[in-house]
Amino acid sequence: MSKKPVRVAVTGAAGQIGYALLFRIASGEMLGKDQPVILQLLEIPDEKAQNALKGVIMELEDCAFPLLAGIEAHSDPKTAFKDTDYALLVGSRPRGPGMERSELLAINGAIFTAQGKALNEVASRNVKVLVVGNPANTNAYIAMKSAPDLPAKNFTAMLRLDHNRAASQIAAKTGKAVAEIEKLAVWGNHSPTMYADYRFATIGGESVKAMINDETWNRETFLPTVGKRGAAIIAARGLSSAASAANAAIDHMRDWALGTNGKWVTMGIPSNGEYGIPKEVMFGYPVTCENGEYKIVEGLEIDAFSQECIKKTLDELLGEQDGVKHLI
Ligand SMILES: NC(=O)C1=CN([C@@H]2O[C@H](COP(=O)(O)OP(=O)(O)OC[C@H]3O[C@@H](n4cnc5c(N)ncnc54)[C@H](O)[C@@H]3O)[C@@H](O)[C@H]2O)C=CC1
Ligand SMILES: O=C([O-])CC(=O)C(=O)O
Repeated sequence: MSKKPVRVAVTGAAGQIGYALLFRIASGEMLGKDQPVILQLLEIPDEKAQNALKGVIMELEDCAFPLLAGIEAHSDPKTAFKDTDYALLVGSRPRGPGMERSELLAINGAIFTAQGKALNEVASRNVKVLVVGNPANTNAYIAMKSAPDLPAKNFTAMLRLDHNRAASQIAAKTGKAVAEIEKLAVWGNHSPTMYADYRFATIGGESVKAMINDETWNRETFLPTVGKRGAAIIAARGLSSAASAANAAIDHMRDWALGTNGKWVTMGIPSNGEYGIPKEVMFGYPVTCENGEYKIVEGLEIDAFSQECIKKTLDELLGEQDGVKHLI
């Protein structure tokens, strides 16, 4: 018997990431090849944006995806999020050359107050929310704080792009396949302060740290390359990363919904005090997922260098949180 369709809301649906994301959701890459979906698409109430959204919908229709059970266009989050089971909050301004993501808070922060409130009012009580719009961690924090009737654990931020970037750099350095890498972690903020940590990582059961055996490469090449990859892409393309961001969003939601079979992935999630991170800080942690729930990998040893890196990214997040008090 075929499954009942689930509702997937996507904001910023006519933007660059939206264009790289929607067709993959509709084809079953996110929630499984047996799971029909209804897309509830949100764009700003602006003629140009709504027209662009119409065009995207025409293309979705023209794909005749067997799993696409319905498509809706919205300009109000209160209708877009009605009964939604999944919400991918992408819609917001991307940064341009020379900007830091945190500079977007003043422009984008308020979007997430309104959208958090709307989710609180009308979404499924089990909605799984992923914030992609930058600065993703603090926007997810704003949305979570604006939705007091929904469980805080339903709100997450996207660190998966950093995770995938780190895996790709390690694969290139070791000459091994990316699929063989296990137990990689990225801690903290989706910003250059994030701490990609391969101390526990293995390839074919062997330690990646021992295989690379080059602490200078870790500190002077690997961490800055992963941390500044978004800026490097903006410098090269003139636009911020879109296909890789959409891919990371698919990975994040798929793993959360369908499980990771024990494999570690990175998600930005509200802390419950794990690893000394204050409660509610939206922090990148290594997690495993099972039965629609994520679980932090606990008990990892944090050495002095890691502690320093985690403190730096935490301090930045606390500063961002402090700066958005007025929005909550
Ligand atoms: N967390 C991550 O790893 C990544 C995050 N991003 C962020 O994702 C966001 C979107 O990026 P792009 O798709 O490239 O931008 P874009 O400018 O191509 O598209 C954004 C779309 O969002 C719409 N929008 C703006 N405000 C909205 C609102 N209140 N409700 C609904 N829609 C709204 C705009 O009309 C536009 O169509 C940016 O903030 C970018 O920085 C980008 C890459 C990676
Ligand atoms: O760097 C940006 O502004 C877009 C982004 O978040 C990324 O590519 O990681």
